[in-house]
Amino acid sequence: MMDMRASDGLGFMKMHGAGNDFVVIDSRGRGAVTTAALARALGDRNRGVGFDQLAEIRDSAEADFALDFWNADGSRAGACGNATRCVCDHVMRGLGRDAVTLVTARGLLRAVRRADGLVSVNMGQPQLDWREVPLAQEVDTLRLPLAGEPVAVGMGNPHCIRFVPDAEAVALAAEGPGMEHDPLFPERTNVEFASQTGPDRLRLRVWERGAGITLACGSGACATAVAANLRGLTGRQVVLEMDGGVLEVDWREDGVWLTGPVAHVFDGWLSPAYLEALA
Ligand SMILES: N[C@@H](CCC[C@H](N)C(=O)O)C(=O)O
Repeated sequence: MMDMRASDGLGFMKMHGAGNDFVVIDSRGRGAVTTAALARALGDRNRGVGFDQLAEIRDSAEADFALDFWNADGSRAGACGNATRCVCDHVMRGLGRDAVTLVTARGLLRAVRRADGLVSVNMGQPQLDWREVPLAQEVDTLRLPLAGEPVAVGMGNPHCIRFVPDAEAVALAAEGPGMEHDPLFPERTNVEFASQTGPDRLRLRVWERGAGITLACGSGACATAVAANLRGLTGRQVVLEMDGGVLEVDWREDGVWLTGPVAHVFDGWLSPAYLEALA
C-alpha cells in the first residue's frame, strides 16, 4: 500500500448493480492503496467485507477519474460494467452532473444518468478477433471448438457464451470452473449461459472469472448481447434477465452501452488493527 498509514484505517463504500456487489475505495487525492493481497482479504465474505469485485477510484489527467478492478480472488480485471455504473453514479452525484468520463484499462469511457434514474456506460466496441479476446489459438470465435460451440467475445475482459435451451437448468457450479480454466483461454474466462425468452430478450446466468457465481455481470451482459446478435438470435438492443435484476444492452455505432440500476448500500471503515494484521 502506498501513501496510507494503517493507523488511519481505510474508508470504503459498499455498492451493487443488480446484485453484482462491490467494495469501492476512493483514492482520489492520494496514491492508490489496493494490492492483490488486500483485495483477496477483503473479498473473503467471512473474514473480510465480501464482494464480487473491488474497484479503486484514482485521479486522472484525461478524464473525470480513473478506475481499476480486482476480483474476489485477488486477480485483476480489465473491465467491470456494473462497478463502473455504480462508481459513475457516485462521482456524478459528487460533481452535480448527469455525465462523466473515466479511464479504465479499456481506455476512455463515458457514462450518463438517464431520465429514469438508471445509469448507462459505453463499454466500448466488442473484441471479436481471437487474439483480442484473448484465445490461445486461431479459431472461429463465433463457434468455439468446445462443448455446445460457445461464442468468445472480449469486452476488455474475456467471455465465453454458450446458448442453451434453458439457462435455469444449467448446473453453474459444476460447469463454470472447467470452462473458466479451459486451455483455450490463456487468461481464463468469464462464462455465460444464455437462453432466449423473447425476440430481444435473454435469460442469462454467469460464472465469473475470479469470483464464481454472481447475481449479474455487466460486461457479460454486453458480450452475450453481441454474441446473440452475431448468431442472428436478436437485434442490437437486448434485455437480459439475470439472477439479481434486469440489464439492458444497446450495441450502437459508438460502442456497447450497458444500462441498469445502481445502489450505494453503506459506507464502512477498515480498522487499523485489521489493516496492520494484513501488512
Ligand atoms: N462483474 C463484472 C465483471 C468483473 C470482472 C470479471 N470477473 C473478470 O475477471 O473479467 C461486470 O459487471 O462486468
